[in-house]
Amino acid sequence: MEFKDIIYTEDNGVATITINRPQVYNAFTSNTCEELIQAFSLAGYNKDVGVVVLTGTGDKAFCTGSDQSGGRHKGRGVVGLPIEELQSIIRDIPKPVIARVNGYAIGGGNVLVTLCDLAIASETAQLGQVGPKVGSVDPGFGTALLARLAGDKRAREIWYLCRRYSAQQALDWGLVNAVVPADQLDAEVKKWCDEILQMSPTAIALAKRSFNMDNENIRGIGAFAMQALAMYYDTEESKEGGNAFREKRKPEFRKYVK
Ligand SMILES: CC(C)(COP(=O)(O)OP(=O)(O)OC[C@H]1O[C@@H](n2cnc3c(N)ncnc32)[C@H](O)[C@@H]1OP(=O)(O)O)[C@@H](O)C(=O)NCCC(=O)NCCSC(=O)c1cc(O)c2ccccc2c1O
Repeated sequence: MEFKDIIYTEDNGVATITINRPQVYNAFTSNTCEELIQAFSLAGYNKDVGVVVLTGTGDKAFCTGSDQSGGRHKGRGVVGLPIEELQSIIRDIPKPVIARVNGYAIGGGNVLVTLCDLAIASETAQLGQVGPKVGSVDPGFGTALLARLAGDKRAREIWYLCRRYSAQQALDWGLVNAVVPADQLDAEVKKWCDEILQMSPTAIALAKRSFNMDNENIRGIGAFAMQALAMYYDTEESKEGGNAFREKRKPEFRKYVK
């Protein structure tokens, strides 16, 4: 299958999906989401694959969320990005997905890390949310599942203050499973993959689904909230966030609050 925004490889039971848009720090467009959905579907239902690794090209960024360079997205989905489908397929495929966090995991990129079964970060990685800084929010798995990982107060801090957190802090807060020097990231990811590949695939699939069932209601929260988000995106307050990012200035949200 031909991809434009991602690279897909399979090697000895490991499927690696790499977001390949380094010029925008691996931010995703609607097309990137479509390709990611196809890649997860390929990997997730291929019996030769036991683990899926999600990462970004280069050493700067894992993924910095939705691409802010072109204004509003115009693809499928309630908000012009098939983001709900992408988030769902990461959860739904019966294989563990490991986030190989090679740099910035910001905004929707951090939500992807939250959704992956496991996350292994380079010491150089930085994680955080930026939604309220750019007139957006990912109010489903991005908020509620994050609270399950980090705890409610910390998740609120992450969203309300939009700070950036070091890989070590992310480890301390339960956002990632391990942190290693950048030059050991691939070896560490391979080690985890090799260990998982020794296990019974069906037992792993059952374990994954049982973890998911416990917080499946969050999918519904996200679906409902997307409808509200679509309306929020039409406001001047939300548009101010994207405009400020593109104009490299501080947003002035308060001018537009109704
Ligand atoms: C990631 C940064 C903190 C890095 O800062 P730094 O100072 O190191 O580097 P630069 O800022 O100079 O960035 C280098 C270069 O990359 C471009 N870039 C970075 N991120 C993006 C991006 N997301 N989109 C487009 N371009 C990006 C940047 O412009 C520079 O290019 P030059 O040509 O100027 O060199 C910092 O870059 C940063 O904070 N980036 C923005 C992060 C951001 O706003 N992300 C989007 C948040 S919203 C979101 O992700 C989102 C997710 C969802 O799941 C949604 C679901 C449903 C609806 C909406 C969603 C949504 O909006």
